[in-house]
Amino acid sequence: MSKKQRRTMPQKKRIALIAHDNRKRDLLEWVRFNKHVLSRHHLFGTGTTGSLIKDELALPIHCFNSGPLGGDLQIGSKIVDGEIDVLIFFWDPLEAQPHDVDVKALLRVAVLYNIPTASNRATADFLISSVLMEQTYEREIQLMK
Ligand SMILES: O=C(CO)COP(=O)(O)O
Repeated sequence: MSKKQRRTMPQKKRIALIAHDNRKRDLLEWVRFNKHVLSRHHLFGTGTTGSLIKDELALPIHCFNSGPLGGDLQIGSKIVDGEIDVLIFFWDPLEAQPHDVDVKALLRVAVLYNIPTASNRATADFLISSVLMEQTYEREIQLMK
């Protein structure tokens, strides 16, 4: 592969897709709408969200445990290891979760490691249509002073 080809080839991103129960329909609709683009990337999800994406939309996706059973933490750990590039997490602003601390931990490491993160459709639309999807960006810890 020539240098030029390498530069112009869109880079596959590793995208984590997660939604709380009241937001799963919203996420599934968004994934359906963007299926063509998403199919060009590596997808990861928490158990139930990932299974819905696999079963209803026939997209290949690696499923971790369900969120309440540690799935958020598994994805957080992938972020720490530098193995997730984008986080789409439609969390529920109206209902407390039994695993709120795990949710907070995931969102914390996403900020810490400068991971582009969307928690609603408007932001997810920006991310998926962004030049960021074609680039690599700094994944070092962002120190906020
Ligand atoms: O609870 C979740 C994220 O905090 C999502 O988990 P599920 O995809 O297994 O429902």
